[in-house]
Parts: sequence; structure tokens; C-alpha cells
Amino acid sequence: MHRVKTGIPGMDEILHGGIPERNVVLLSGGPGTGKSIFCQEFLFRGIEYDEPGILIALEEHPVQIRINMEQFGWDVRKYEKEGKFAIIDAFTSGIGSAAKREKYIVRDPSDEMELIDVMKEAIEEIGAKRVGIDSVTTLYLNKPMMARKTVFLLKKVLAGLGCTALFVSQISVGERGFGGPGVEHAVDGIIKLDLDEIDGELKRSLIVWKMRGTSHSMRRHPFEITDKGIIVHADKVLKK
Ligand SMILES: Nc1ncnc2c1ncn2[C@@H]1O[C@H](COP(=O)(O)OP(=O)(O)OP(=O)(O)O)[C@@H](O)[C@H]1O
Repeated sequence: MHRVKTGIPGMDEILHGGIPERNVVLLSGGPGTGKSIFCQEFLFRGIEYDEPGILIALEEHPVQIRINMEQFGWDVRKYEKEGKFAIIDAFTSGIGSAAKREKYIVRDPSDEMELIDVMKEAIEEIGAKRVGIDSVTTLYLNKPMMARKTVFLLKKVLAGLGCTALFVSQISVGERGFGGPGVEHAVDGIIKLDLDEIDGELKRSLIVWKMRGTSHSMRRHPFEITDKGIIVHADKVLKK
């Protein structure tokens, strides 16, 4: 079985080599836990492994995403020009002068077929192997009953195109679970990011809750966000 290396220091050790190819993984966590940065790093490291990637931006302006990524030394503009990375703008609805410069635009993200058509076009054009959706929660915010159907549909399309994907799932502080039963059972893997106040300090940790097709660490590992990206301490355990 082929594995897709996240390339995030420490993370592939926890995953016993990487994410099994074509898995759709829910990246779940509360506000500020590092989901967007994790997703962006997964895609950027992919480019370095010659595995082009696509980020579907539903929560933030693509211009802001490029600026945020640059903070960590991930200059994606160059790779966008070379056709190794693409951002699908599902945020602006094409409104504003900056949005007019975006190559891939989804005007109505609640229209699943429009989203899938643009996604397919971008994947085929750049030969994408990795896809990040930030966030998948936005797609069914106003229609929670549709969550499972939406996730299954996306999973079917992405697996069919040979992609391995991270679906960012937003949950509230203290909320149990990872984004709802429909979604949790539909995905192939779940990585949960946490932020806990311990002795007056916020500590980051993550745990791989499920990953079809592989064994993995069952421990809660501390991680840091540095100016070069995420570092997961595979040799340490955080006890809560
Ligand atoms: N350059 C940096 N160095 C260290 N930490 C950073 C840096 N930039 C951002 N952070 C940390 O990352 C956090 C934001 O991470 P991210 O945007 O990935 O969170 P998120 O889980 O996607 O949150 P939300 O769901 O609220 O959008 C910030 O709150 C900050 O603590």
C-alpha cells in the first residue's frame, strides 16, 4: 500500500509512515488549534515530494492564505505559476478586484455540483495528488442533515481521481466528537488537534483517532507551531 507522507516533522512517525493513499482524513479541532496551518503544510510538503496539491478556500480570502503561508516560508505563488499548486476561491464569490485575478472560482459553495466541477477541473489541470478543504464544515453549516451526503460525495470524487485529502472540521471549545456522527463515520481517518490550558499555559497536542489501512500511534502527542511550520513530538506524550 502506498502512503502519502505528510512531510510534517514527527507526524509520519505517528502515522507509521504516512496517510494511506486515497484516504479522506478529517482534521478536527477547536478555534486556533492549528488546523489551517496543518492543512497548508500538508499541501506545501506535497509539492516538495512532487505531489501537486489544491486548497479549497471557504473560510479565508486566497490573498490572505498566500500571505499566511509565506510567514512559514511557503511561497506558493511560484508553484501556482508552475502549475504545481492551486487555490480554489470558494470564499469571495468572485466579488472584488483581487478575486477577479483568481483562476478557479466557486461562486456558490452551497451548490455541490459547481464545487465538484471546479475541483475536478483544477485536479485534472495540475495533476493534483493532495487536496485540502478548509473548511468542510462551511459546506453544511446551514444544512447539518446533509453533512454525511456531502462528505460521501466529495470522498467518492476525490478517491476516483486518486487524491488523498484533508477535510478541516471546525468544532467548538470543549465540544465532544469531531464534527458530527455522519461525518466521523464517513471519513477514512480522524486527526484531532487540541489546545488546553494547563498550569496557566496553552499547550498544543494532537491524536490520531482513526486511520483506515494502517496502524498508528494511540498516544496524545504535543506539537508546536514555529516560524517554519508544525513540529510534532512523536517521542512525547501529553497527559490531560
Ligand atoms: N508564525 C507563527 N508562529 C507560531 N504560531 C503561529 C504563527 N502563526 C499563527 N500561529 C498560531 O496558530 C494559530 C492559528 O492557527 P490556524 O489558523 O491553523 O487555526 P485553526 O485551527 O484553523 O483556527 P480557526 O478554526 O479558528 O480558523 C494562532 O492562533 C497562533 O496561535
